[in-house]
Amino acid sequence: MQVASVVVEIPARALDRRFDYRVPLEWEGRVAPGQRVYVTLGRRLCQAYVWSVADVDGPAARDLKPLLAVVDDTPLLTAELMDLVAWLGERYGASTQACLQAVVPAAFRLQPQRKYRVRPDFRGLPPDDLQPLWQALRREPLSYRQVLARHGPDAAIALERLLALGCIEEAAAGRDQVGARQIWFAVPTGSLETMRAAATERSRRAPRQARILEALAAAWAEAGCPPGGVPLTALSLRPSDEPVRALAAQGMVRLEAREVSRVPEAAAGRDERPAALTRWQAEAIRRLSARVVDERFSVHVLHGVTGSGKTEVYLQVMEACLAAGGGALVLVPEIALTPQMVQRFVGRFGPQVAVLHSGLSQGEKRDEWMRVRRGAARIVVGARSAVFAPVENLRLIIVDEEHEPSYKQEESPRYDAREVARWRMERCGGTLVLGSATPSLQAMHEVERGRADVIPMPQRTNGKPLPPVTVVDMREELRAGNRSLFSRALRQGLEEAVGSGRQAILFINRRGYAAFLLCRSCGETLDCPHCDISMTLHRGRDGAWLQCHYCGETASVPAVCPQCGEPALRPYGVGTQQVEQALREQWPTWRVMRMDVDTTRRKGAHQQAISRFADGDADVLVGTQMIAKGLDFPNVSFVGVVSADTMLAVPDYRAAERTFNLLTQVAGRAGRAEAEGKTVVQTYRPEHYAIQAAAHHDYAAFYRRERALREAFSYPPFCEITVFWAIHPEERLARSAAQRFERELRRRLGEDGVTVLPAVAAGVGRVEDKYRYQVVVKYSHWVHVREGVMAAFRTVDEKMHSAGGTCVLDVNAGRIG
Ligand SMILES: Nc1ncnc2c1ncn2[C@@H]1O[C@H](COP(=O)(O)OP(=O)(O)OP(=O)(O)O)[C@@H](O)[C@H]1O
Ligand SMILES: [Zn+2]
Repeated sequence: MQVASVVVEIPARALDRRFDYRVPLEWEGRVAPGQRVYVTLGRRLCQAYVWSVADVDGPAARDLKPLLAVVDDTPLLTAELMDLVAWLGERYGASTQACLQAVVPAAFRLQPQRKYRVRPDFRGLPPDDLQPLWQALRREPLSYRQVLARHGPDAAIALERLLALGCIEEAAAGRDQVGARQIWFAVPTGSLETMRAAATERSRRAPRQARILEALAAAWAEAGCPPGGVPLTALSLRPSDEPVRALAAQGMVRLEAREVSRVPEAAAGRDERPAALTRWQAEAIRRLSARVVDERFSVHVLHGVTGSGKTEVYLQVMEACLAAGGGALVLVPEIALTPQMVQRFVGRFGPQVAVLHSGLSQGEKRDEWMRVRRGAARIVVGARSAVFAPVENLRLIIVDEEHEPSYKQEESPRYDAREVARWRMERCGGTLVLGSATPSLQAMHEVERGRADVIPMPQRTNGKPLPPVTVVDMREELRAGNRSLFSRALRQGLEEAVGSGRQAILFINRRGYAAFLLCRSCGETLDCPHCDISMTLHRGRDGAWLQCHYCGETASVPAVCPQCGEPALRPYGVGTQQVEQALREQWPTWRVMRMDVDTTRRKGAHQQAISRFADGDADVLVGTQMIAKGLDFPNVSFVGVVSADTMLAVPDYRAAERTFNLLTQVAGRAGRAEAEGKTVVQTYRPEHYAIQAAAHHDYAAFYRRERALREAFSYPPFCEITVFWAIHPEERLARSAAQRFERELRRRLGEDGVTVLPAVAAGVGRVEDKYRYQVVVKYSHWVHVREGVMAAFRTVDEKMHSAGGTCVLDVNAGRIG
């Protein structure tokens, strides 16, 4: 008799273990690790993952409850991903369920209440064995629970298959689309060849279908075979047209309605191969391609200055990887911010690329994931969570802009995608490429320790030098009587650029109008009533308001100081809105565009803004770090940093590194094509080494200086830091939990190589009316302290939990405070 040991999907501490179920006789041999199954736990129906299957005899096995249904034909999780789940749990101190939720998209989770209905646009019939369930769903939408109860355990598989065939959909799916402008897409289910063969085969029997298939194939090929298919309107077709319906029913194409703004980048894939590589590119490609082929684990830091053509290196190494039969994964900090890059990947590799991004609907996510799992897509491009994609025969992972903090997940499991990538490559015998113009201290330290090598690309593809950077001391400007936001040098730079028909970028790392309001009479700042932080001033068409950037609370702007009653409240700390306003006032004829979280909330807004600016729709682009990353605007000749000091002021040991990275990135947006570039950085701390090093494009100088400081004060990469937070509405409870954790930790961990800092209030001590206390632990290797830390955590966590609070453990923390 077979027994399956499973992990249930429900995220509860008490359920973080294996449960055994009997495999019904008729399913023996069909149940395998990695498959999803349904079981009852107590009286609750839940989805679970088979972790192992064993032959067991005797009464014990017979008394077990049986599996109710097997959901997947092929296991959803590969053996590699199952090991990864286990490793994630150990590395980040998270439950198996939390790790599973990180690895598998939410679209695959069982929501027993969710109802399914027949897709209104689906005509024709599903395969015979699925028809009973299909007919039932035509009568009324049913939930998983109802389907299982009425149609028996095998119906779960039938439901999955109907979903995969596009015959049914979530009943709620259509509701939020009402009123949205939709475009119908035909998504081919096979290759170009199969479509053409099918067209030939139909030319007698069904000539109209044949013609439409041919036209679809031609349009699809012309667009570079994007995985998103082609819009029907482009062929003057409607989803209700008889031949179109027939083709969908036969499974040749899938019909999908998408909101206009959601047309994936894929639909617009564009790619140009450069006429000749630079010698640095050629060398990088040669070295990396050789490693991809040899199937041994290796790590490489691709240190290429801004505009050195790293993307082309990625593309050609990926080609080598595909040619050797491998699959590849490319991580970018944020898909929405890198549309140009994504377009090039899709343009070059067509439907072999799956783009995983947050703009996909649940159904689309599921489809893309399955395309990867089945091996139909061998390349995956995505942000942080794409690092878990089930790429077949994974041989290459590229992490672009490796220094970006967004690779660290800030909720459980608090994984670092760079570490996960490393684990996967080590496990698969693959090549890890960390690309950056400003490699992180961590990455360079690995090089120093002989665990990675550096591949340099010190020159731009256009053969021009990096743009000269002028550092302006704003104290001098004040002394010279210039009280405006713009120094004379910055003003001149802007006027030269726009005057000669070029474009300019102004960078300011703060959204809103001003950082805070300060009373010039009594020194009071206006703080959020729920958080220990001042509220940001925003200005819009309907006037001004205050907003908390931690909890979102808004308030109106008082006319007088609530503390002293004087009308002396003044805005301090420049934000993007203020810069935009100043530009419009001083140069009324210029076309100014602003890009920050506030202007790009709508889906697709990022991409639209980027392409509008690229098309020359604006003279000046004002923005936050959102505009700093990897964008390639050939006509930009001037970049101004309105204030470099906001980034330096952040109370974090990486503030200097962040500043250096951002300044280098922003300066790197200028002069990328024919135009000469120029950059002006405004600051009150012109002598700071991060600013000086960025101004001289001197990575080595920055690294030497920063490395020495980190070593002297014992910060990463010279140790690892883990942070514990106790969070509770009552300050006393938060504080005592943190103190208890500190004590437990000291008791369990020796003095050797471990430093436990005293429990203190976090940097922002109260957020959303909850107090936060923290304990910082420094050590050299997590494996040495893990048991002690986890044991200490469990003792406080349970108590805190029952007292209505939360404890958080951030292993290898991305931030302190
Ligand atoms: N060999 C080449 N010859 C000419 N142009 C090239 C070559 N390789 C790449 N380019 C072009 O150079 C520009 C910069 O390349 P890319 O965007 O890859 O730079 P990057 O190294 O990623 O820079 P950043 O770090 O600033 O994002 C692009 O417009 C690209 O098309
Ligand atoms: Zn708040």
